[in-house]
Amino acid sequence: MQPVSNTLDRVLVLEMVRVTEAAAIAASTLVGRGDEKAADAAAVEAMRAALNELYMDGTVVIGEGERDEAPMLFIGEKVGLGKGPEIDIALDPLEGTTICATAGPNSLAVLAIAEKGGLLNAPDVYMDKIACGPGYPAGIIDLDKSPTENVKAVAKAKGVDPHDIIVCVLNRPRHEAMIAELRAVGCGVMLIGDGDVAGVIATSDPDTTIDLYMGQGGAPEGVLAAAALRCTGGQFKGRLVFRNDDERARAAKWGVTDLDKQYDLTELARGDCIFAATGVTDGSLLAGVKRMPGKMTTESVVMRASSGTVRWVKGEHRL
Ligand SMILES: O=P(O)(O)OC[C@H]1O[C@](O)(COP(=O)(O)O)[C@@H](O)[C@@H]1O
Ligand SMILES: [Mn+2]
Repeated sequence: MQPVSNTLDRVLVLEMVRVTEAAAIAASTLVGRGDEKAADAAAVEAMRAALNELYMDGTVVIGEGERDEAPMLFIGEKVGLGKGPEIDIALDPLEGTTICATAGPNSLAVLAIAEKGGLLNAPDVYMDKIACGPGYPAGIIDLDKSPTENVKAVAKAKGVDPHDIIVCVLNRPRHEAMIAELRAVGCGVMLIGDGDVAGVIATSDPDTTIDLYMGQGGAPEGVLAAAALRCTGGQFKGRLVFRNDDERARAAKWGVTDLDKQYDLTELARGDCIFAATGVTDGSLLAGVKRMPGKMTTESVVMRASSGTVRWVKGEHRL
């Protein structure tokens, strides 16, 4: 176990849940309304207001975009009361905007915090990701190995046939070849429309039956999911994917110099970190916000890397 950090101690773990709850509740009024932008804006505004009540000197390192393209929670924005511990924050107030707009599964309000410098300042590009849950030998998954090799390694360690392995993949044309290869190995491919933070975390939850997550998704979501897997004991590897010179230039701006690097969990989220999420819509990880006469209910999870504690928090909020 790693040493427990005093810095994060001073930012109450459960305060993080209030922040994700506030964002999820705000977005929930717009579930199924077909308006991604409005739902995202509501979540952003509520998350920012909740963060600004906390005793900390916080900096958004992964947020809604660069200062000139995002009015709130942009990268570099200072949040909190400006006093107290220096904290870096990665956030996605509404992870799965399309899911929320179409009332699909697994949209979340998410954040991760670490001591200053603890989170990779990932530019908003794609990331190649592979993840598995806890209990496997270190280094069992590797982006330099083929999907077939990774499935076979995990199947062997689990003591099952590759046919018994289930891999979660974002349903995108860019994954066609990988999906075909996985099906040729014989494993089950669970295709999701959006929401790879939940997809990656699902590997840590035996109830989902998902053994592996593979494929390209957002790099910011990769850092958030890595922070969660640091807490659950799962494994994750990520490599940034640059499609053009503009994206490569953006990487340099955030201090990323080795463009081909395969990042391990601890290079994406270093030291002690806390991950929190609240469900906006129902999903494998969390139930969504439910509105009923006189009250609302929320379901959240908050985890901490240094202790490996995972807390499930059910909230009842009177209207
Ligand atoms: O839709 P793309 O471009 O394939 O990007 C994949 C990314 O989009 C998501 O599905 C949803 O992202 P948003 O939160 O921006 O709506 C992520 O979970 C995933 O990492
Ligand atoms: Mn997102």
